Amino acid sequence: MTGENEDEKADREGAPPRGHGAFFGRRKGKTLRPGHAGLMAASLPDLRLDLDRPAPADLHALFPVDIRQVWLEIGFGGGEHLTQRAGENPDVGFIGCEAYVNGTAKMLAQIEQNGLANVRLWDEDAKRVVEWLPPASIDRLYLLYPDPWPKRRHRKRRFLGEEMLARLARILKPGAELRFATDIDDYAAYALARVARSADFVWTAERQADWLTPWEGWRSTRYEAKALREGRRGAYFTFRRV
Ligand SMILES: C[S@@+](CC[C@H](N)C(=O)[O-])C[C@H]1O[C@@H](n2cnc3c(N)ncnc32)[C@H](O)[C@@H]1O
Repeated sequence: MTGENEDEKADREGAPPRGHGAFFGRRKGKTLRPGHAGLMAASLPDLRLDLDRPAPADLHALFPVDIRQVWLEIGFGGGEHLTQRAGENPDVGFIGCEAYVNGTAKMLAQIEQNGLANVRLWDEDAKRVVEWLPPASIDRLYLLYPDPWPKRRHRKRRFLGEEMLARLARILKPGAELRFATDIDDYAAYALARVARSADFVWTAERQADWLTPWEGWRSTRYEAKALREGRRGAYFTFRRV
């Protein structure tokens, strides 16, 4: 007997480390390799949003290239999806948020390797970016496999709760899509119940295939690949800002 309860065991075996309250700020994994540490020191300051200043009224000012839209990805993990989409859409400005230091370092390497000029990053809690962004400024939002927090008593730590939906509604343009993927049925049901109660979003699905089929051009993320290996499958929800 270790005295460890179910929740503690879940945390130890895979759920993210705890921090203060609903989110835990910056997180570190293994020591960064020298190339990545160098990028954190040299590139991140140029690419990082400056939340100490008010956001520009027109977000195009954040990017050194001409862009037609701004897309936001929250919790980009290793940055596979962000890199792919930013490469495919050089005329879209991307804001990527990831609090895990090793993920941000990987993303910096991919930005450099692919010569991406249309990406800006935030390496702490994404909630601060959501608060900072001007109203109706984002054309698309990706929330791909947010931390599942499967235990009932941890549900309030889930990113996509009632309050966050209202905050996201503020920053999304009318007609903008919130694209949410999860492999956890209970998180899907939790999010759908909240979207159904929200006057700001509609779920666009008409048939089962709509949420079982990934979005066009989809390539699996690192987390999704792990979920598939473990026998779970992803579901892909598109919520439209009304
Ligand atoms: C389960 S992982 C999925 C990563 C990636 N989207 C994928 O599919 O491979 C969730 C990620 O969201 C990040 N994250 C969770 N809450 C966050 C927050 N409030 N701000 C920034 N990043 C966050 C975590 O650090 C983690 O890398």
